[in-house]
Amino acid sequence: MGVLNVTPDSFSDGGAYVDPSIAVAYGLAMRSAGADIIDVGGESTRPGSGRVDAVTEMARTVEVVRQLTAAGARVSIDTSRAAVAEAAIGAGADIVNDVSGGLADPDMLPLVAGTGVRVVLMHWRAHSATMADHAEYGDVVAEVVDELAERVAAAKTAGVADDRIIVDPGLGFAKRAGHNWTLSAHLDRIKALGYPVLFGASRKSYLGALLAVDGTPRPAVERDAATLATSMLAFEQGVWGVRVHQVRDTVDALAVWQATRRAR
Ligand SMILES: Nc1nc2ncc(COP(=O)(O)O)nc2c(=O)[nH]1
Repeated sequence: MGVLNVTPDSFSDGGAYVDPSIAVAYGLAMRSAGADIIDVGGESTRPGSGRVDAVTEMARTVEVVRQLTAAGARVSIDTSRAAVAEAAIGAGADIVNDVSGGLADPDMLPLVAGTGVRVVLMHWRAHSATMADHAEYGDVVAEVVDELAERVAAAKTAGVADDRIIVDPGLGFAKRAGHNWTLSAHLDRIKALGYPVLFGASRKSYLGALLAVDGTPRPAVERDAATLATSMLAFEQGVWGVRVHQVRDTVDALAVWQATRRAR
């Protein structure tokens, strides 16, 4: 899953793809590099960021979705708003990637059920502006699994079919670095929920902290090698997909992992 943030302020590539034609060209380049899905997002979710209104989010994403799907790309819409998801589905998106797992907008899960698209239910506790206040866990894996199970139950109650659901531990969302490492090491327990697992570590701040020198975190755009390592470890644990900025290298690493698995 290739990340296409059409936002002026996303943490690692903010502003690069705000122009729709540039965004579409970049999305198609990720597809050519081997991305199976292009994840289009119009609202930054970086820690501390405020919200944008639905009209702005729609204006940033829907036309990009339309042009990408018209060119044959498979597109997910990264939104927590049902209205934005509905417009993106109308433009050809067939996956809703809801970082809030349906919590932010009560209309989201009924929309997903009614349209029959797939939905990524990510573990989330609050909007980015306040999510740092919710990063308290006893057993982070057990609590993330339990809270994801609640979101799955809510989706099924809303009428979402089992085979439409993908789950995601939500690295960096109401989680500190230690929580991210623990979750990354126990993806098998997320998988035990019985749904495909999407894993999103790409360029996140816990990787920057790991690679810090004299207290200065590694810049976001210099975290792709570390991201690649997290992807390989995620493949080993049987994830359904990885959500990354650097697609080509990830596809190469996946090929190595698959060739090695075949040789076992
Ligand atoms: N399913 C899913 N969606 C996401 N969307 C945005 C971000 C934030 O990262 P970005 O600013 O690089 O998009 N992370 C995730 C994630 O981990 N999982």
